[in-house]
Amino acid sequence: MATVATPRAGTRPATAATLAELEQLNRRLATKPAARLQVEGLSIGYSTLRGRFHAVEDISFEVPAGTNLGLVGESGCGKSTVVKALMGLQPAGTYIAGQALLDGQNILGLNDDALRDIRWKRISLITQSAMNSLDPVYTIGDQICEAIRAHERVSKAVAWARAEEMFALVGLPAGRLYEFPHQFSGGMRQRAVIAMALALNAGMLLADEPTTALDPIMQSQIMTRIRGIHAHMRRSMILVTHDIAVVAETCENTVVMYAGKMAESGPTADVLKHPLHPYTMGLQNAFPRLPVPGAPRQPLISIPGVVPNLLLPPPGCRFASRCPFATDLCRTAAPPVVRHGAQSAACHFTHCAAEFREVAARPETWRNMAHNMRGAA
Ligand SMILES: Nc1ncnc2c1ncn2[C@@H]1O[C@H](COP(=O)(O)OP(=O)(O)OP(=O)(O)O)[C@@H](O)[C@H]1O
Repeated sequence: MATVATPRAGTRPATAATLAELEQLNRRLATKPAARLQVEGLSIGYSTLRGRFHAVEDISFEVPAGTNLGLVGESGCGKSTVVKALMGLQPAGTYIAGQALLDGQNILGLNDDALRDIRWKRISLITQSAMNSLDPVYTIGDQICEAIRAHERVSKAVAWARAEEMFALVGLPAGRLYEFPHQFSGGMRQRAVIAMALALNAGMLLADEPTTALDPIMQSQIMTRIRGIHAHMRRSMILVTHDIAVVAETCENTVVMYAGKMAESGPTADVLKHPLHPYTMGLQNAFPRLPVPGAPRQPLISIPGVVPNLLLPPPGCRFASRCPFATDLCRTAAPPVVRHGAQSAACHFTHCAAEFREVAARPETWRNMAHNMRGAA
């Protein structure tokens, strides 16, 4: 780790030599291409005191270079588990199968040296809680410089100047690089982590619920900033969220996860306009949509029930106990993944999706489910 900087309010004046070197660094980083990621048959298992279970099972998707993929689903569906495995941050003893090809190189199961080599430079992460990514005993500026200098042979002055540019990009004053994480508000810390994740212009950005810990106004500001920066830098990104509206505005493609499995995937416009899986239909009702002028505001309806215990997953479709359309087949046989054009869904009844969509759009469909569940309990 770098030496601790002396906290001070202003910024260091950059010399002409530093600025020339910074320009070279910026040019080098700007030519880095966006990355392509192909995840194939990814399964991830945790060992716990109560036994081993699969938090993620047989997930496949692709992030074409320069595009954004939304990974959505309720809490506990396995989204963060996927992201952690891609960064090599899974706890010791985690079982991982399948592959994740970053520009053709499998990045699952890399040793520490190989991971250090790709983190920040080729793949970088914005976590749910900025505090987890920042070291409390070093200034933010030193931490960004350290990340830059681990991969680029530049002086501290040049790295600092690059950090100042990144701070400007996320709307933070350069003088605050001299401060420690605890001196920042939650929103500012999150911006600092975004600055750090962008510092080496990694081809692939993983944003794991980057705004969850923030208040709604700050959430919207940070998302707008991520979108703006991203469009400008043309990187690839996986955006993990449970907010389907954010995905609609940000991502070309979407993967909907439910209880560790892929429920539905495809181009975002198709998945959201014509969902094939009843879980996606239910998720849509649970989030506010952009208001349509003149149209009545749609009530928000949550999906009754909870995600099943993954230590003892149900034998058939994992969504069956919460699905208004479930049959005995759904409760006993795991659904096949069915393709409809560019879209696919793991449901026995994708051929009935148009009919389901109409029924699922009615609030009483889910209210009746909730009522029946209460009656059965
Ligand atoms: N280190 C761990 N050890 C054991 N189980 C874990 C571990 N991390 C996560 N899990 C479990 O794995 C499952 C998936 O969790 P994960 O955090 O990936 O879901 P998520 O969809 O990202 O949820 P959230 O939105 O709340 O972060 C959950 O049942 C969770 O309790």
